[in-house]
Amino acid sequence: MGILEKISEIEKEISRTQKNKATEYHLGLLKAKLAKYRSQLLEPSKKGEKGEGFDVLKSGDARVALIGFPSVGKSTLLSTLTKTESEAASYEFTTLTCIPGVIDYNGANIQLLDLPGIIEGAAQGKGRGRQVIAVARTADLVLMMLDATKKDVHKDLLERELESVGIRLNKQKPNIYFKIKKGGGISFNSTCPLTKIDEKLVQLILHEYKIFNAEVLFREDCTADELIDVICANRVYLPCLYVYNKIDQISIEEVDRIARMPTSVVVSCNMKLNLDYLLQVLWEFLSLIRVYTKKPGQPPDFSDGLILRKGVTVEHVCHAIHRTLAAQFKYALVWGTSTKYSPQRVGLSHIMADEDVIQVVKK
Ligand SMILES: Nc1nc2c(ncn2[C@@H]2O[C@H](COP(=O)(O)OP(=O)(O)OP(=O)(O)O)[C@@H](O)[C@H]2O)c(=O)[nH]1
Ligand SMILES: [K+]
Ligand SMILES: [Mg+2]
Repeated sequence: MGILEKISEIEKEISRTQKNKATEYHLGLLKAKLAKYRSQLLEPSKKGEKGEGFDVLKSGDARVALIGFPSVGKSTLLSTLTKTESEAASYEFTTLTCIPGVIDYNGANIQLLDLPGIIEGAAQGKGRGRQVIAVARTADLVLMMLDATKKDVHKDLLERELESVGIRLNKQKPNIYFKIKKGGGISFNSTCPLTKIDEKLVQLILHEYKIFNAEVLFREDCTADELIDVICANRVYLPCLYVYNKIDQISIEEVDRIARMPTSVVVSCNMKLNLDYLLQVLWEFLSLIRVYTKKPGQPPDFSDGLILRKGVTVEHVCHAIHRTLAAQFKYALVWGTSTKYSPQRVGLSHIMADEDVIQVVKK
C-alpha cells in the first residue's frame, strides 16, 4: 500500500469513529499515524514513490498549474472556479497530490491543477517540491498564488525556486542561434552590438561545457546567463500570472497598490471578489483565441468555436477542422478584426484573430 492510500484509509477511519471517552486513545493514535505518514510524504522524495499522486493526464485546450506557499488559498480557488472539490483547511499542506479541475471559459476547457504548497528549498526536494515543480514544467501557464496579507518576499522566493530548476517566468527564449558542429571550431557572430558578453566569454563558457565546435549567432544583446540557458536547452519559458488572494483582509489602499503591479490580479476566493476579471486575464495570458466556422449561405456557428492559439494561420484552422482540408483548400473568406474588409479572401498563411469567422472554399 502506498503512503497516499494509507493516509486516506486513516482519514476514513477517523471520520467513521465516534468521538467519545472510549475512543479517545484510538483516535489519538490514528491522528499520530496520520501525521507520521503526512510528514513521510513531505520528506525529500525517495525513489519509487516519486510521482505518486502527480500523474495527471493533460487534457483540454490549456493547462494551468497553481503554485504557491501553503495555505494561500489554492484549493479554495480550484473549488470556486471548477466543479471539482479540493479540500481546503487552515493548516499547511492540506493538499498532498495534484488535483485537476476544468475551467469552462469562452467555450474552452482549461485544465487547472491544484498542487501542494511549496516552500523554500522545494527544488532540493523539501515538501513535495520536486513533484510540484515537475508538474509546473508541463503547464502552459503558472498561476502563482500569493497571500495579500503576507510580505512580498514570498514572490521572489518562489521565483527563485522555479528559476533554480530551469523554469523561466514571463521571459522570452533568448534569441541566440546555437548549433553544435562536428568540427571547424567555434564560429561566433552577432547581428547587433553586444554589451553584456564578448567573444572571449562565449568561448570560455562553451569550453566549460566541453563544446569546442559550434555555431553561435546572437540576434539580441543577451547575457552570459541567457547563453547558458540556450546551451543547456532544457529550460522552459512560461507565462506567469500573480494572483494575490485574501484581499478581504487588507485595506483598500493596499489592494489598490497590489492591483497596479504588472502581471498581477487581486482576488478574494472566499468572498468571490474579482474572479471574473481573473478569468479574463487568464485567457489573455494563455494567448487563446476563438475562431468560428461558417458554411456558405448559413450564419456562423457561434455555439461551437475552435479554440486556438494567438498567431495561428488559416492553415492551422484547416487542420483543426479536418485533417485533409488544407490539401483541398482553394481560398477562405474571413470576417473579423484580422482583415481589412469583411469578408476578405485570404490564403493559407493569413493570421487569424480572436472571434474571427471563417468560411473555407475547397478546390
Ligand atoms: N480571508 C480569506 N481566507 C481565505 C481566502 N481563500 C482561502 N482562504 C482560507 O485560507 C485557508 C487555506 O486555504 P486552502 O485553499 O486550503 O489553501 P492552499 O493554498 O490550498 O493550502 P495547502 O493545500 O495547504 O497548500 C483556508 O482556511 C481558507 O478558508 C480568502 O479569499 N480570504
Ligand atoms: K491549507
Ligand atoms: Mg490546497
